[in-house]
Parts: sequence; structure tokens; C-alpha cells
Amino acid sequence: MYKFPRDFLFGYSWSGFQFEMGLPGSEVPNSDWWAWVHDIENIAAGLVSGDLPENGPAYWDLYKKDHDIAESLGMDAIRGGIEWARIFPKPTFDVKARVERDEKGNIVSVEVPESSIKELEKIADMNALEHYREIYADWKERGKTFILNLYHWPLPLWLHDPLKVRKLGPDRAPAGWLDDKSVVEFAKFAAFVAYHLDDLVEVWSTMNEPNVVYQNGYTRPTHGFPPGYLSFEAERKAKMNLIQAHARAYDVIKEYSDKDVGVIYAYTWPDPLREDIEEEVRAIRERELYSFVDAVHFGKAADVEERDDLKGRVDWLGVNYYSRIAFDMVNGHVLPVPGYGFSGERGGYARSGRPCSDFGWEIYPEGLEQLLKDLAKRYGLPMMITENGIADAADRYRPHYLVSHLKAVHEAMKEGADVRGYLHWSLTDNYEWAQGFRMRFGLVYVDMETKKRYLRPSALVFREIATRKEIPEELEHLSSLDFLVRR
Ligand SMILES: OC[C@@H]1[C@@H](O)[C@H](O)[C@@H](O)c2[nH]c(CCc3ccccc3)c[n+]21
Repeated sequence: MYKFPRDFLFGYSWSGFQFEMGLPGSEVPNSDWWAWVHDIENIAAGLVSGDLPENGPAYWDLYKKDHDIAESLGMDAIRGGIEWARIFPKPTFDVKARVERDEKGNIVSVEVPESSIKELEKIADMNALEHYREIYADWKERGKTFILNLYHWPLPLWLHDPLKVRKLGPDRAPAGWLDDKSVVEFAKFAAFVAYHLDDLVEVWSTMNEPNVVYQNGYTRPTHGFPPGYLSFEAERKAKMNLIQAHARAYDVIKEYSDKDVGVIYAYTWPDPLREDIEEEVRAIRERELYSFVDAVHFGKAADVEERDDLKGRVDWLGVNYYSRIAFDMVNGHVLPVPGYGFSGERGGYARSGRPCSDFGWEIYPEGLEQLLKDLAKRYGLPMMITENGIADAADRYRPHYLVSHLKAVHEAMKEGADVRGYLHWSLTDNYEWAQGFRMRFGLVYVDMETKKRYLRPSALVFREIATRKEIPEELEHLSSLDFLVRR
């Protein structure tokens, strides 16, 4: 029997750039991601799909419809976003903030007083702010929980021009997270949003998956993420600025709110394929998995020197989990091996025989159970599964994926992991970054022409579980691989 606590939250997550646009007037053309996915060279090079976000599911206008569906599926929580480029279409550099640096130039404090908030109101798009208030209020008025995440990848173009960075280099273009002034501008944005919208927010998150922003942006140029500028030094700089941006945003939100503030991180499970490399894989977890949150929880990390201004800046952890990364000994080195985890066969099978998603991601729920136990031991923080889902247009595997991963969460909770909820990625199909509309993650199918929504069968599986706060016995069989593994 897999019963969840009565107050365990079931719901879904969305982000602005991927969900809001779709009907005329909802476009946000002044961000780095907008420039990036519209760039004809990127499309011709196959770096991006050529699909455009302005043809997306139109949540900006159809949010009431989606909230109706979410409510009908028994959902009680939504993690949503707010687009920085919408709120501040023009630069905020000239608005004052009190910035303090230590002897090494680290930004150890940023204060954004109310007078600066009033200055920001003069250049903000206050209509956009008001519309976000209407969206969040529509969900809250149903007696539901709303979690607001401030940053989910797009930056205003005045802060980051990715095409110029790639062409001219970061010294001659607005360089986004490579420039530590973005830390100060993010703190201003965070203070402004907390000042205006805290009454609608139960729980704050500063950013979604900072590790994907610095890894895919600077050391995985084939993933189609801006600025596609290969530099390990740039990755390091972006990582440090994102760590500082989180800590400074944490501080300023606390000036205007007494709610919890956390961070949402892209986790995976580095998984040794053989016993005798467990130690090396544990070291890899330290560096790959834990160092960002270590820095803002303990105030230091394997690759981050001790800093008091970073310590104790995370009240809860958002866990995004999709699949594992398998490691083996290859020519004397412990390396990730293709054919497992995120490098399986699109719509095919992993070398484990496990089925893979349309994206080629191996279905591996065991990794989530192990990860949650590890995080519970390491940090002892409240956690939410803020993303878990599968690109599966035909809904072949999503029922299995749902039940098997919820069982993993349940097992980890039995071992003491303090998990407060499960937010699926996602309610509806949406704009999957460089993949556009090719990857369909929705419990609900969206016809991007008509914007009509259609329940996939897995939505009904979700509804059974969410409304009853348990995996009913008659659905437990769905976690079995018996019918799915390639023999
Ligand atoms: O790919 C599905 C979702 C995205 O739509 C979300 O915006 C993003 O938060 C998110 N992160 C991950 C896991 C890490 C990852 C990021 C980008 C590409 C592949 C894997 C999967 N997803």
C-alpha cells in the first residue's frame, strides 16, 4: 500500500518562456532565449528546432482553462514562473542598490530599499505584473498552493545578448551570468517581485537548475543553449555568479517576505555499473551534484572556498529528476557511459533493456529513491519533487513512469526523506527549449494550432493517485517492467 500524507502536495510545474506564449499579444521578444531560437543560423545549423515559442500553449491567456484541468486532476499545488524580460523590458542598471564587496571582489551583500523599488516601478511593465497577479490569484482563489520560482533560464536581452557573445566574445557584448553585475540586477528583480507579489506566494524559489544554465551554456554547445560559447573558464564564472545571485536574491526576498526561500536544482543519479568504482562515483557526486547547494547551505563546497555570505541561504530544496547517468571503468578512467540515462535511444531502449523516452532518456526510478535518501542525509532539508516527467507523445510509458517514480518517492520517505510534494513536468505539452514542440511532456496533449487541450490516459492515472493521496492497489502493477523491457 503506497499512502501519502494527507497534506502531501500533488501538482505540476511550468515556466514562462515555455508555456505563456501562443496567442497574439503574449509575446516576450526581448530575451536571450527569444533571440536564440529565432536565429536563422541556429535553425540552419540544427542547434534549435525552428519551432517558435509564440506558437506555444498560450497559458498567458488560457490559464483559467489549465487551472480547471489541474483542479479536475486533483492537483493542489503549482510551481510557476515570472519572466524577467516581461517585467523589465528596459535596463535596470541606473536604479540604486547598496552593494558590498569583500577584498576579493565577491558580492557579499546587496540591499534594495523601498525607495529603489519605487524607482523600479517607473521602468517596469506594471501591466505585466498585474497580469501575473491575476494568473496566480486565479489558482490561489481555488484554495490551492502556489510556489513562485523567479528565474527559469531566459535573461533580458539588455543583460545577455547570446549571438553577440558567441560572435564577438563576452568582453564586447552583454554577457549575462559571465558579468557579476547580473548578480545585482537579479537582486533588484527579486526584491521588486517579492515586494509586489508575496501575498500570493506560499513558498519562494530563486532559480531553476542553475547548473543547466552554466553547463549547457558554456561546456555543452551542441545542446543548443545560449550562448553556445565553449569555455570552461566561462562556465566557472557563470557558476560563481549564479551562486552569488541565489544568495543575494535570498537575502532581499527575506527583506520583503517571511516565507521559505529555496532553490530548484537539476539532479540526476550518478550510478556505478560495477561495485569497485563506488568511491570514484561518490566523488563525482560531490562535484557534479552537490557543490552548488553545498555552497549556499554550508557556505563552502568542494570547488567553492568558504564564504559566510553564502551560508544558510536555502530553506528547502527543489528536486528535478528525470534519469540517471551510468558510470563504468573505461581505459582506466571512471567515465559516464553512453546508452544509459540521458543518452539512451530516442523512443527505443537503453543498454539496460529499459525503455527510453522520445528524448532517449532511460526510465530509471531507482535513481530518484537513492538520490532523495542521499540528499536527506546530506542536508536534512524539506524537499519537493519540482520536476519529474517524460517526453512521451503517445503516452506509452507515462503511466509506468508516474507510478514507478512515485513508488521511489514513497520508499525514500519511509527512510526519512522529508518530501512535501510531487510536481509533475508537466500538465500540458509546452515549448521544450532547443527541441521546440517535438518533445511532448504533458499529461495533457495540446494542439498548438487550435490550442485545444486533450487528456492523455496518464492524466487519469494521475487523477486517481492525486485525489486519493495514494497509489491504489489496482494501479500498483503499472510500476512493473514485465511488459516493457526489451529481452
Ligand atoms: O526537459 C524537460 C524539462 C524542461 O522543460 C524544463 O524547463 C527544465 O527545468 C528541465 N530540466 C530537465 C533535466 C535536465 C535537463 C535540462 C535540459 C536538457 C536536458 C536535461 C528537464 N527539464
